[in-house]
Amino acid sequence: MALFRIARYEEQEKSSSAEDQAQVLLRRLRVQAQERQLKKQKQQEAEAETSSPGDVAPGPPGPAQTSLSSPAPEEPKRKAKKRKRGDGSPRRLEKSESETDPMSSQKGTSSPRKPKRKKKKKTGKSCEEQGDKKDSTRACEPSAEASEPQHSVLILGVPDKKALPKVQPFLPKWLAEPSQVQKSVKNDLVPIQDIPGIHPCLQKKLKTNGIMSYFPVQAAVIPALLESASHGFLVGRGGYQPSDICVSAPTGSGKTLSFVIPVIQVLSERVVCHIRALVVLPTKELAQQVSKVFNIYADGTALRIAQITGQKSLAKEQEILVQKTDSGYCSLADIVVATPGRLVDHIDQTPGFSLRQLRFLIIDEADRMIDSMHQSWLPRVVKAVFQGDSAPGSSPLFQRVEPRAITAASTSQPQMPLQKLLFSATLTRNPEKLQELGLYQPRLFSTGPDSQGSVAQPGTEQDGEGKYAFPAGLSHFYVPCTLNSKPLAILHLVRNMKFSRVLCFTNSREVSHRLFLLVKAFGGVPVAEFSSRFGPGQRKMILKQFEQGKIQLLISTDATARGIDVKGVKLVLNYDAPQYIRTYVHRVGRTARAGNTGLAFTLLLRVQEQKFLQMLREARAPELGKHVIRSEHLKSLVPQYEEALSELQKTIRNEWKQKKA
Ligand SMILES: Nc1ncnc2c1ncn2[C@@H]1O[C@H](COP(=O)(O)OP(=O)(O)OP(=O)(O)O)[C@@H](O)[C@H]1O
Repeated sequence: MALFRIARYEEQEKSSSAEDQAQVLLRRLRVQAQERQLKKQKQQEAEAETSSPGDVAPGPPGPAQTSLSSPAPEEPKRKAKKRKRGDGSPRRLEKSESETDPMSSQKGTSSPRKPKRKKKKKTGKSCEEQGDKKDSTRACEPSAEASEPQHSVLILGVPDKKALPKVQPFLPKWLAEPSQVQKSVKNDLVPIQDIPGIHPCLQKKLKTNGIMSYFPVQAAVIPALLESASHGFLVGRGGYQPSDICVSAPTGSGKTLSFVIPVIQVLSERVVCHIRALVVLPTKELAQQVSKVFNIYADGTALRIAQITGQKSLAKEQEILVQKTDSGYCSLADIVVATPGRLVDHIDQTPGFSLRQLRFLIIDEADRMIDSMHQSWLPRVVKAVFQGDSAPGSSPLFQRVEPRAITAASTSQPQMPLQKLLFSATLTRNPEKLQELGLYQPRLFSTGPDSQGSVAQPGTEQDGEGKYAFPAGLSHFYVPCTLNSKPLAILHLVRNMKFSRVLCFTNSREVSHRLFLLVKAFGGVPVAEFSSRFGPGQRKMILKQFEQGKIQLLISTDATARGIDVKGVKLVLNYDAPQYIRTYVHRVGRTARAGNTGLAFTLLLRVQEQKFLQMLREARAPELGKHVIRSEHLKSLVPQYEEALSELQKTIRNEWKQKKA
């Protein structure tokens, strides 16, 4: 057995990767203890030497002494060892080793009187033969260390393979401790008359539209908004400025009415028409839907609603926004519902379009709108709101300054606050992203499954925040499929379940188009497609027909995944699995709305299964069932399907020719 081992770099690398962390730690401790013992021993030796110069030098250092980090003391030690071996009396070291070994037991300790070589041999044998663990730990230790001395060696640059603990970003209090909103839109209803401050006419209108009681999110948000506007359009006493409000509640939980009702209530007291509420949404269809709701509840008041989405020409939209009079421009709209691009067009190009009296800025589908911040529509809006007094349309009565520290001077003049209201079923909890909105002392209302701690990992799509609440009435399943059987599975589900309105999502407009052509060629199912292939007018018509039940199966891209509220959609099919949890939440959220039940099926290829199921587990989605379609159920469809396939080929060829021509 070699007493001196040279730790080779490769050996160290191998062993360190194979060794358990605990063992490495243990060895380090042992080495430290040995070093301490050795020091002590040296001292004793020195003392002994001074008393009797003919005595032996201390024995060789333990294997740990071959450390790369402490090469200097190596040489004198070696000399000492040589001397010791020469006279064959390393007893003192033997003893010290057994004493310093933290794993050693008193049982079976070799007699210090026996010569070292003999004793080592003996102990080695006995541990092999007897297999006694305790003894072998102690007695075999030196040889084990001699063969593996590397663990005391510090290798620089070797990557640590330990999985790093997940860093949990620190959340601001308003995000970590939101105002909890009840979840059940069936059980946690609040009678309309129980929320004060809503005009009787508005209450009556709610009832005529089938709203007999408020959903939980409405019961929480409406009073908060009314309270924040209790000083009318101005800031409160002492410069009190209302908090911005963020709402995170499941799809179909009634978020739209939770801002429509208080905004109409507050604005109905206005005297002069100015743009006082601006709703920004990501798509034209959503803007249409929301302005329809505003129109319903503003009916009978003096309030006027304008929609600016690019559906009409800029000039036509300008006509409904501003009017030129002898004394200058005056606004024709109190509430503007807009898409971001068109809004910026009007800020830039419409004379007299003023946001200087804007009181509410409502950002619906807020997480999606944050994604579109690169269009920098928000800074443009804020700039338009807080323009200097010299700007046209400015009123000497009010001073508009961005929120800042309150001073006696700042409160001396009446001010109008701008309150931002954010709504989404998948509101981000990523403080970095939310920061882009410049919120003022925000307050969060949330129904999230675990509002605490579902925190964003910046830079990831799921943001780690991806724990969203799903509608209670939703049952969702995945369907294992092969690539070839996917269209057949869709046909089987649609025909079998016989629902009058089915929404089917794909990941691209090309796939939507082909699937549409295939189902159409197959026959028997009234089908349409919805994507950016069509203009806004056509899309509006398709949605209307779907609402009316004239279309049974609407094959769509994610253009209809968010916010679209079509009553009676009982089934959602994901022909293509969505890539992100947010997309999944919104897609399946087209069903099971307003406390109703709904079904969702996602077709998954075998290669997609694991990742998709993992994504849902991480989102803490309700349990996803497995729905297997047996091949005999599809067999009967095959002959007709093959005919449809050849028809599809012809159609696509013709389309190509037409395109080329
Ligand atoms: N209090 C209520 N009682 C009955 N039905 C309601 C009530 N509030 C809203 N609804 C209905 O619930 C449906 C969903 O409402 P809404 O579109 O506002 O949901 P949402 O939370 O905005 O959903 P999404 O996140 O998908 O946009 C609508 O058809 C609406 O008319």
